[in-house]
Amino acid sequence: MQDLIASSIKYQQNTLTVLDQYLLPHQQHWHVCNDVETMKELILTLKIRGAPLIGLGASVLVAHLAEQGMSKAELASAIDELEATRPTAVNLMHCMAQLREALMQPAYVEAVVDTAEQLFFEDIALCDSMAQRGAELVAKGDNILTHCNTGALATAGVGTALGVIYKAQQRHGDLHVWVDETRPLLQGGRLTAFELERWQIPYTLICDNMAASLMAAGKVDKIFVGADRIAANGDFANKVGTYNLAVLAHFHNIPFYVVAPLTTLDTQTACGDDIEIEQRSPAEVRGVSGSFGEAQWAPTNASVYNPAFDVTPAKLVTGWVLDTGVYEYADIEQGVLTQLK
Ligand SMILES: CSC[C@@H](O)[C@@H](O)C(=O)COP(=O)(O)O
Repeated sequence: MQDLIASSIKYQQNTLTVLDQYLLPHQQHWHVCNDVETMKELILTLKIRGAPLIGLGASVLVAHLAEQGMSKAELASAIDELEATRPTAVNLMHCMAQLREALMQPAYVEAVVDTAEQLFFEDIALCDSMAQRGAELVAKGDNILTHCNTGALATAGVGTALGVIYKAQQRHGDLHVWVDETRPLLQGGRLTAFELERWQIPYTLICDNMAASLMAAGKVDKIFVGADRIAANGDFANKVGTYNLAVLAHFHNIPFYVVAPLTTLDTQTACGDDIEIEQRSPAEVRGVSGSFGEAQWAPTNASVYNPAFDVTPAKLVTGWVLDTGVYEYADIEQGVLTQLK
């Protein structure tokens, strides 16, 4: 397999390494990942995360194992096991489905390697198209609010929603970003702040519960978020807290955009109610941990509700920024998403 280099995964000299996103920004630690168990652990603990990236990381590993001589049957079960790690982000299922098809080819090693490489390079191109299209929606001087982390760390390319912000800053400059810290795992506070700082884009970090008063004060012009799965009717799942923003944006009449590649579109799923939402460990809500240490403030047995994602209904979305174009609710009602896939 050829060398594949992204912000948070690298395949070089036959070795896959993954940047630990749980330890960022204070520690930059790369894990070597040569086997399925390691990749499963990296995905489950969100050391590798972001809908596009988990699919790509898992694909590159499967291609590496194919080249190392793993049997067809073992590769098939590796694909099944990796696919089962996180249930909400459909990009992982999309990638694993492509690898299963490749595995049916007579020259399956080459086919699996080609597929992983194609998925990787396709993601870079998809990010570029979304960023170009989304940047056209941004005006000079805009204050943009975003949630979770949707940047280069979460994809092979420049990112989805954060890619739009990056491209808009390159085009017009003069932007400011409100970054939701994104409890419980703090992808905004840890990762989006890190990426914006690296890109020298002015930002201000807020706790998630501060967004409403900012909107009421007229300090948010637009909202851009990513998606883990978009259903056929335009409802979409994204990091928990996204739905709150959509409701608030609707009330305050603020444009609310979702940015995602076609690989995040799941037209087999009719609507948001049918999207499986991953439930995670109570420990994530009882406290916090990372490179800074560990703290638990809630009682050890505190009862916890911890869905990793929530669903935003299509009617709250101003525009779907996909790599193929920007679509409005009227387009979605006419079934444009099902025609795209
Ligand atoms: C380009 S990333 C799009 C989504 O995957 C992102 O918004 C998100 O919700 C990530 O969740 P995570 O649990 O950190 O993997």
